[in-house]
Amino acid sequence: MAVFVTRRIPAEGLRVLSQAGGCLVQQWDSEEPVPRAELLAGVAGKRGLLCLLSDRIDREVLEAAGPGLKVISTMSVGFDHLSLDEIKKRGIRVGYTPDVLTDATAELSVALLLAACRRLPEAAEQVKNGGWTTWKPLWMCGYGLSGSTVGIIGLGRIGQAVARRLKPFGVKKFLYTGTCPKSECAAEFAAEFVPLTRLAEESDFVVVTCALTPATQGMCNKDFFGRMKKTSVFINTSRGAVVNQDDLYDALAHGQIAAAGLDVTTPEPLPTDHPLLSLKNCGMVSDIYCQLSVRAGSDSAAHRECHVCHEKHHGSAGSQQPAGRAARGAHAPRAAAVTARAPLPQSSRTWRSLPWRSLVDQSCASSPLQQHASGACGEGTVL
Ligand SMILES: O=C(O)[C@H](O)CO
Repeated sequence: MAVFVTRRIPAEGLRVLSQAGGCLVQQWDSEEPVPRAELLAGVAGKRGLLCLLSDRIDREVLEAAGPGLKVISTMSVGFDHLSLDEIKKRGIRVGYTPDVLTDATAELSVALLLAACRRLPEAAEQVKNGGWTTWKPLWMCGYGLSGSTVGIIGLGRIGQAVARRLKPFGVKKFLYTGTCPKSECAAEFAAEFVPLTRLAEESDFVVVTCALTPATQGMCNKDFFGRMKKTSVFINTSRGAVVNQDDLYDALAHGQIAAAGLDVTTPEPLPTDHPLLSLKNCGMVSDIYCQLSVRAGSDSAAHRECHVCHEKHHGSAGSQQPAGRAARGAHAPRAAAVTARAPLPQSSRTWRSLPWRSLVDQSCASSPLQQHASGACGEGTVL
């Protein structure tokens, strides 16, 4: 039984696959996304596909795979890159990895929000360029959370985790919007379900944590930003396509809103000369799979969470890592637990064949990746 893996995944993940029997795994063993032609060739005749959010799995891919494809497992929380209609039509089971990034995304959302409202990147720049000359009462004033109204677009797992973290800052009111009210979750924050327009008008902080769907695509547009207060801060950690970027640029450049913080854009990454990157009031960081939290010598949830990117954070014993990663030396105790393998140069792309038991079971009731990925996830999740 044959499986195609579309990217270099953590060594521990491959070990899970290799310890299982009965299947052959073919892998695009690179840090870079698999080129479309290689994806189409790689998936041909396969029973299973393990992909990432950068792989568009549409009719063309499914046709290239042929009728033998029975399961798709995506190592991602979002699944907007999967053409679910086409997949369902063919009776293919899908697994994904919800919850592995909930805490990390919530922390990053709060970090972006605080950085934007307290203008941290600008202030840091002023320290470096000599702009900070003396203490000035009206200089670098920001926008506080205390007594504020926070509007959350999409009060799902991540939206709730954001609200939970923001509440102790003295937020006065939470608003939320989405497909339907979620009274039970909302009760924890006394959050009020409101239409999008009201959320835009009344919120001092808007945090977008919804899924990308046809209904949410381009939802934060000229009309939306036009309704926001001039002192409001906009945070998006969901998907870039939820926002009309030209409209966001105009709103930021013309002072329609105060600031924005993003870890998602269209495309990702933005070209370095993109107008949004020229704005002082727009903070941007890279997307989050590379930013999972780790903690040395602990078996905490945060630690389990980083199993997804074990090799990245802990490093293979003896591997030559870039300084940035090596500098996270606090993870050394765990390094010994990771199977050493010769580091491959970035540019190296080789095919691997490994046995994989997990897909033998044709019911494929859970995603092998997900079972591996997070104890916190519990049961594999199948769409
Ligand atoms: O969908 C996901 O897994 C996340 O957006 C990755 O950052």
